[in-house]
Amino acid sequence: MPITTIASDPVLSNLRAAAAGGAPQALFELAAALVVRRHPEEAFDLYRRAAESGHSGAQFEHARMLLLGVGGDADPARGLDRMLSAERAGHAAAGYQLALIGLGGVLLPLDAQVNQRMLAAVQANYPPAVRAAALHFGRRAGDTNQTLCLQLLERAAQRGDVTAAQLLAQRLALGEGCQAQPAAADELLAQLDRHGVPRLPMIRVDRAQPSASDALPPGTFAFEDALQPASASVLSRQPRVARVDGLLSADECRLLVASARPQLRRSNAVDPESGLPIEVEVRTSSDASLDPVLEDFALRAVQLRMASAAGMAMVNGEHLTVLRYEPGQQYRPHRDYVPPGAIERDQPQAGNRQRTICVYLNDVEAGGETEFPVAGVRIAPRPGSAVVFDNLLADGRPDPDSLHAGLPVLAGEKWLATLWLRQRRYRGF
Ligand SMILES: O=C(O)CCC(=O)C(=O)O
Ligand SMILES: [Fe+2]
Repeated sequence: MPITTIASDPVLSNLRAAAAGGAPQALFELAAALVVRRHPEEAFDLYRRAAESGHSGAQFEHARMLLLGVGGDADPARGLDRMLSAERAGHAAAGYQLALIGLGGVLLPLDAQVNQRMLAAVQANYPPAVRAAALHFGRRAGDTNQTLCLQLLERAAQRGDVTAAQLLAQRLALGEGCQAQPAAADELLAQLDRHGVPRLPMIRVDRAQPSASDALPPGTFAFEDALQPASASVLSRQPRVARVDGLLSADECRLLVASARPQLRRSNAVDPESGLPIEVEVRTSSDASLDPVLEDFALRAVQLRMASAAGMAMVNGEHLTVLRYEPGQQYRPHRDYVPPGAIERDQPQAGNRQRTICVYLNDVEAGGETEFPVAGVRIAPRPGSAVVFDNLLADGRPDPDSLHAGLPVLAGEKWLATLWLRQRRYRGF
């Protein structure tokens, strides 16, 4: 078979010829073809040119590249301006992206516009917005909100959203927000099996904390409810360890497992000598760090809730990591603060890892507790519940007493989501 390179690719040659005249639509199509072929640097400039000629699709794509630093240097302020232009030009997904930016509260305030933009994106049937809305109503009390959740999951699933289909199947199987419908659940699971999507572990959360938005009329968006204070029990004052029960809903736990599973890798660390990844015995689990490029509104809303429960801003958070331990796997005693050299390499202005919040995502059959030997605290995993602890002393120095471990899982599997929160802002937005 002849080898097609970027130089000889006939589709690209035709698109290049068409774009030579500088027409915005032709520039846009060439850029899109280059992104698919993993040449974002060349695409970046083409999108920029088309965007400057008023092409809303190019404005949207160039804005995303500027926000995330793909194909060129990150420039969040310019990315925001460009996304606002795309929204004014009527691009369907721009409002959704602006709502997602608003959750960080840095480039845009977390205000009523977040909810207005999400409402518009749901009305336009944009699947990631529909899924986020389903999770939002699924947390809230009342039959109307619960029915809305199921309807929205179904709507997203019908539009090809595999994650929504996984969530819907488990709700139907367990009869959450509806009568149990085992036959419908099995049919959906069989369809997912045919597409190679594995089943989620069964996740039940008995008591999610009541939401400040429960009092609102059903179906009203109030994403800022993630900022409401979560009630916590302090387990140790020095080192500081607290437990937060019912932080995430069952849908939110399922979302994290479903989003992370395709990206799981054996947990690695970086060899300080060679800079290459090495397998380490300190952590024998598998993990997935959620790349901001793949992050969506629902995942950010969950992280907003986690950061807020830890008393910190979401933008201080590193990328959320989801861990899976199988029987025998563990995270040996360690501390989460990082040595000075590692801070230098990764956002030194953000400082060290001040605090950690871990949420347990499923029921572990046996084992898998989180242990703090100095504090004399041992926490059994319960889905939706979290442990929050400080890694630094009040003056910012590392606290060796923050030593902790994920004890070996004895039976079943353990899924956990960890957000390491730095002293200062880590993320651009
Ligand atoms: O698995 C656990 O219980 C602890 C996880 C942990 O220490 C971490 O993610 O930093
Ligand atoms: Fe840890």
